[in-house]
Amino acid sequence: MTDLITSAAPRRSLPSAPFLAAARGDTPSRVPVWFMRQAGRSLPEYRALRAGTGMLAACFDPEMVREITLQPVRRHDVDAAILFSDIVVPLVAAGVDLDIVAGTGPVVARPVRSAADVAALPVLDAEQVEPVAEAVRLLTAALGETPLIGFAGAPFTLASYLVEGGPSRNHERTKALMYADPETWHALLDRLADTALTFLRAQIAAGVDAVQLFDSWAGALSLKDYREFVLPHSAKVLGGLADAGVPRIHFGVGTAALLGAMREAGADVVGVDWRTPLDEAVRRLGPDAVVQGNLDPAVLFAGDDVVRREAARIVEEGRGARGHIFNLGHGVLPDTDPDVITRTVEFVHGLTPGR
Ligand SMILES: Cc1c2[nH]c(c1CCC(=O)O)Cc1[nH]c(c(CCC(=O)O)c1C)Cc1[nH]c(c(CCC(=O)O)c1C)Cc1[nH]c(c(C)c1CCC(=O)O)C2
Repeated sequence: MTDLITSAAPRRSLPSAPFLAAARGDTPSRVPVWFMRQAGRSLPEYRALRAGTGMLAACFDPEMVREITLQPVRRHDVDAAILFSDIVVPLVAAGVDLDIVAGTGPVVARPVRSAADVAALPVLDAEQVEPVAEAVRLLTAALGETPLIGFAGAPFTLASYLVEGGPSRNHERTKALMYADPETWHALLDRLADTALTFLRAQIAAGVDAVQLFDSWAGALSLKDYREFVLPHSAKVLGGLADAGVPRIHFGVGTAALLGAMREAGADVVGVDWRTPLDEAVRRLGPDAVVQGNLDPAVLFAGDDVVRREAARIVEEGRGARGHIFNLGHGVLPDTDPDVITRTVEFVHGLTPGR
């Protein structure tokens, strides 16, 4: 592995960035707002730039990553950039045969289903994601005062793609492996935790200002199973970054029952989907929690009056938290009108931040 200490870029000091203030639990100068999947198909400039380039090829092209990451920042005045990449990028970099199929998502050539498959699964070396680190360095030089969020997929969500071989509604093969062969399961998640940790450490060494661990599909699990089969591995990732000096956000969909456990895994900020009102999330997490969310992405199709009413409600419901970062409850849907996103940012910025 390369020595990440010697290749580390100096971290930018962004004392007045509202996103970082809220993440720390300080009062921000305005309600910080960014959107999961803010870069991507909702933007015509993204579609134009990506024409003729595969999704994964784009993720390993530092100049393209830089440009796509900056597009929503220029257009919407959001309070953070999120690195343009994908949760499967570290798997591809490590040598897993996998593609991202437009309209479907990640598709794995040879699904991982046995102890031998797990033993053969490569673990990421930081040098293999050097193009991503280069993109981070280009971005921190270009972003001015806007923080850059790095990210990785959490072990469970990565395992679901690897075991199922692609996107899945019920995660039945994944759960079958988990229940029937816990030893192989834990070996798989341990490897994926190492890969996620190496990927995030490489991004942090290159200069990202915060990280988000996406456990998008963890909501498919009961609290008991989450604690037994998933939490220790996500805790290895988040706990491994405890001294990194950047806020750690932990997000999943349908996680009402898991919010406390996801925080326990080592999150400074807990991402909440639209099904759980933020005041209810704070009751579950405690008043010292910092929360992120949670406008239903479909509300952006309902007209400005509805968007404003819902956004104002969410900011009110977030006031009981130690900090609140405004976001959607999941990613921007591809058919979203980008002008609605821009107007939503402006509206949220006009509201009064909480404590
Ligand atoms: C589960 C997951 C994936 N990827 C990701 C997750 C976790 C977040 C979540 O829950 O949504 C993470 C991700 N993927 C992408 C980002 C970009 C950064 C951002 O703006 O948020 C992030 C944070 C780009 C992308 N990742 C992908 C696209 C679309 C591909 C394209 O533009 O051609 C983008 C912009 C592909 C992808 N990759 C994945 C899916 C489900 C898809 C969509 C498939 C499709 O509908 O075509 C796996």
